[in-house]
Amino acid sequence: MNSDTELAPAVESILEAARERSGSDGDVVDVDARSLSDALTRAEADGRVPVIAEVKPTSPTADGAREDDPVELAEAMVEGGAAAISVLTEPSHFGGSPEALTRVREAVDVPVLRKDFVLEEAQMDLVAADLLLLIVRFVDDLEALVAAARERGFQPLVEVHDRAELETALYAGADLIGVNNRDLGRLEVDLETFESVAPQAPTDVTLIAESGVSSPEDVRRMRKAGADGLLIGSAIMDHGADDSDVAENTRRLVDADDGSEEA
Ligand SMILES: O=P(O)(O)OC[C@@H](O)[C@@H](O)c1c[nH]c2ccccc12
Repeated sequence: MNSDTELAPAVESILEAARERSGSDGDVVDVDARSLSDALTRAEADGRVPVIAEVKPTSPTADGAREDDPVELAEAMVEGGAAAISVLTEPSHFGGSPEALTRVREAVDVPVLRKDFVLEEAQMDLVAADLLLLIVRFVDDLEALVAAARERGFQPLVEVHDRAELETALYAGADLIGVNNRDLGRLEVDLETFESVAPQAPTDVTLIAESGVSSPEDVRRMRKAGADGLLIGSAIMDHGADDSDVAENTRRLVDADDGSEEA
């Protein structure tokens, strides 16, 4: 663990569960990954804000849970213009599963990120995905995990929350970095996090603004601060409203750059 500061109780409990989950006893996965960078470029080329839309049935900070089929959710997100999909595979706090990811990846043709708390190499082999999240704060040997992820064909998305963690990520050779606006100590969101960390990153790094983006205005704010892509879950899932239109929720954020919301 890389930080002495305290974690929110919910996060402690997530980590405890993650430590208990063993890896796969099966084979080492070997992925032929769909390129995120190509997907972001394609989105830009047709005037879509590059959004990684997240299938997140629930979370410790969500207002409720959605029971919808993950495949239907992911298809609606792609229909709404999402450049890529993120699928929570964490079972005990986010309602996710590796099976959901596999089914989503079969159903859509955009890159799919595995969103979980992967702490050790063997846990990577649970399920194939195009991208794999690694959270700087929670892992002991980031460099080894980045290498292990790449050996399997994953594109590692390395998550940071401050400048010191950004340095750690860069030192470990990360070229795809997510800045999480949510503070894992208090679980509060502050979009200034991305604004303060982004300028410290070299220009050849692909930067993703994660968490707390809820309106077209937030999208424009993160883009202005240098986000090459945005990872958005709650605003698209809209947990409080079961019948909320996920394709439409995605589209209003994907279309944010052309000012169409302003009217
Ligand atoms: O629902 P939001 O605020 O749009 O956030 C999405 C994503 O950034 C968030 O789910 C997340 C970011 N890093 C994580 C690590 C684990 C679990 C979840 C996350």
